[in-house]
Amino acid sequence: MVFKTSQRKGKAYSADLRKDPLLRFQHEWYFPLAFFFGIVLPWIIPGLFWYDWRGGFYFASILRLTAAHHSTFCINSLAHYLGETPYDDRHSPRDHLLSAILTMGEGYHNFHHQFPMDYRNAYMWYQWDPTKWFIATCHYLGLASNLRVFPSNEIVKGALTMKLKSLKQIQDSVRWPTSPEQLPVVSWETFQEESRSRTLILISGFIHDATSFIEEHPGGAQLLTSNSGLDMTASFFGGYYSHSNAAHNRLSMMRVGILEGGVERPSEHSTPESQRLYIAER
Ligand code: HEM
Repeated sequence: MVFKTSQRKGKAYSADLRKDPLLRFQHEWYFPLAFFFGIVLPWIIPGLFWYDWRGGFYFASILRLTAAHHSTFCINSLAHYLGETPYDDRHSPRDHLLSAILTMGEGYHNFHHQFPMDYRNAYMWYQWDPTKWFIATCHYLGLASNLRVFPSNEIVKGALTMKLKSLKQIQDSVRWPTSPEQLPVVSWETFQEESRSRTLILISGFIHDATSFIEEHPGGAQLLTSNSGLDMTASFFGGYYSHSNAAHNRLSMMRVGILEGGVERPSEHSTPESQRLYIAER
C-alpha cells in the first residue's frame, strides 16, 4: 500500500495506516465493498422494506451515486475555477458561495487549502461554508469533538451565540509568529543536545519546536521525529515535499531560536568519500 503525494515529490509516512487492520481490509477488498455499499445495499433496502425495487435502483442507488460523484468532481473543477483567491494565489483553489454549496464543505476552497485544520472554511462569519456551519453547530452542542480551529474555537462559539467578537478581539486571539528579535541565538552544540529531548527542526536558519505538531503532521510523525536536530530546509522547500503557504505559516509559529551561523555544520567525521557513499546508498 503506497500513499504517494500527487504531482509533488516525497511520500507520506504511512506505516501507521498499514498497521491498521480495518484499513488493510478496506484496501484489499476495495472494489467488492464499494459495489456492495455503493450500489447493492441502497438498492435492496427500499426493495426489502417497501417493495420498491425500481425506486431503490434508480433513486437510492444510481441517482444518489451520480449526485455524490458530481459534487465530488466539482471540487476539482468548479472549486478551482469559480471565485477569488484571497488567501493565496500561488495555487488554483478558489472561494465561491455556489461551489461552497455544491461541493458540500470544500467550497471556500482557497481558504480550505490555506487553513486545512479550520473547519469553518472561511474567516468572516458571513462567508462560512454551510456544511461547516453544521459541523460548528454540532461542535457547539457537544456532538463533535477534537476539532482544531484557527485562530480560536472561541470565535465559533461566540458567533453561534450571536455574540460576534470585534475584529480587535479576533486579532488578539490569533497566535502570531515570534519575531526574530525575540528569539535566542543558539549554538550548534546546544541545538544538537536539545534536539534529543524534543523534536527540533532547523529550517532557513530558524530552529522550530515541532513536538506538539508531531501527531498532526499530514506527512506523518516519523518524518519529523527522525529528522530532529537536522537542517531540513531543502526537504521542506521541495527536496522531499513542496509545502504550501499554510504549512509555511504553521512553521513560523513554531520558531524557538536562531542557529548561530544559520546553517548545519558538517560533521567532523564527514569526508568526501563518506559523503559519496551516503549519497549512493540513498
Ligand atoms: C516543522 C516542520 C513541518 C511542518 C510545520 C510541516 C507541515 C506540513 C503540512 C501543513 C502539510 C500539509 C500539506 C501542506 O500544507 O503543504 C505537510 C505535508 C507533508 N509534509 Fe510536512 N511539515 C514539516 C516538516 C516536514 C519534513 C521535514 C518533511 C520531510 C522530510 C515533510 C514531509 C511532508 C510530506 C511528504 C507531506 C505530504 C503528505 C501528504 O499529503 O501526502 N514535512 N506538512
